[in-house]
Amino acid sequence: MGTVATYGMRKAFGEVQALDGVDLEVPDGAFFVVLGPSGAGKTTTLRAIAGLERLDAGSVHLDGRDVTGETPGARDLAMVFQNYALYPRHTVFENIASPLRVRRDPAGEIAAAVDEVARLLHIERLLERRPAQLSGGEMQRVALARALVRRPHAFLMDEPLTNLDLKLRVEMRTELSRIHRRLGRTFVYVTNDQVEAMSMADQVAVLKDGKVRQVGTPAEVYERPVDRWVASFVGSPRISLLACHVDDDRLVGSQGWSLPRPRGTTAEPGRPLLLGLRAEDVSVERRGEATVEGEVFGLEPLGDHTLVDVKVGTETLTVKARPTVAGRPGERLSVTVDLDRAHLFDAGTGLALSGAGR
Ligand SMILES: Nc1ncnc2c1ncn2[C@@H]1O[C@H](COP(=O)(O)OP(=O)(O)OP(=O)(O)O)[C@@H](O)[C@H]1O
Repeated sequence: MGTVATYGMRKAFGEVQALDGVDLEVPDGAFFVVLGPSGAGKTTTLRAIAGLERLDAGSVHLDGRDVTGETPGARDLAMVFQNYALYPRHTVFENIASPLRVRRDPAGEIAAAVDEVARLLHIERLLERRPAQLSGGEMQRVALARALVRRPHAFLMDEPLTNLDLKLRVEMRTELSRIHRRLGRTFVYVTNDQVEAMSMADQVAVLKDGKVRQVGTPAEVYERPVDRWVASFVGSPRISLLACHVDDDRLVGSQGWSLPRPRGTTAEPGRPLLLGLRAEDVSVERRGEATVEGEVFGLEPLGDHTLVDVKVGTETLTVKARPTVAGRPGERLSVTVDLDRAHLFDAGTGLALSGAGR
């Protein structure tokens, strides 16, 4: 078993409330990603779970056991950091073996364990090298191998791929997912990269200002964000938000447009709202009764598709289009909106309106 749970974790550094009541329940064997912007409290959350940070309030539980008062050593968790923290004078073999040496495992068992984890990470041929003779990606693999070799209760990973170049990062994402499936162990993984979160996680907790805003599968967080902040933070390009209100059976934009009211919208007339539209849910090709007029002012060609920024009055609507139909700057376009996939938020509180759209 490898469940990890935190209840009401609070931690302040002077004036800064780094954790402001963090509740997380990580199921056994999950690839659980804590996603948030810089300063959200991600590292502090992980350090608190590991026992490296003393909490002002709240508790940490491993398999239901309250370990809040226990030392890091007693918690049996392995942590992987973004800086690899390898011993420079030791070989790769010795680096990987070090947690087992500390435990005084028999030499034969150590050699077998290092061998197995080296094969899992495809670094068998590096075992006699020293860290200075490794590339960044290889060092990261060695750091991972050292964490994996112990078979701990759970793995805590703090942005372990940040220092890798883009190609390696993409490769290591696939690799980590594979390793996770192979080991079947609990991973708690911290990142500010939403693509990383969406591609690897079974579950994502979105953290902001020391508070969990939403927990769900990547699809849930993307398709049913609880508020405008989560909607904007998750997804690339960023969701477009247009000011509007309900008037009878129409949704009327502050910039003069008018759309049929999305099914199930319960907002009272006149209440300030934001219509949230993802780039793939609007089109310059499809035709329908739900259209918004605007003028092309920016184009970002991305190979198989182009992102078109359309000015609607003073607001911007980003549309994902085929390169051949993307239009030219200055051209007027009619953008068709898929209202079944639209989001509505209260403009004041930022909270999603229940029942609207999907
Ligand atoms: N040891 C410390 N002393 C003072 N302030 C700290 C300390 N550690 C963290 N903080 C502050 O607490 C807040 C949360 O920090 P934390 O490192 O947990 O955020 P994060 O989400 O991991 O950010 P990043 O993605 O930049 O690493 C930040 O405002 C940070 O400056």
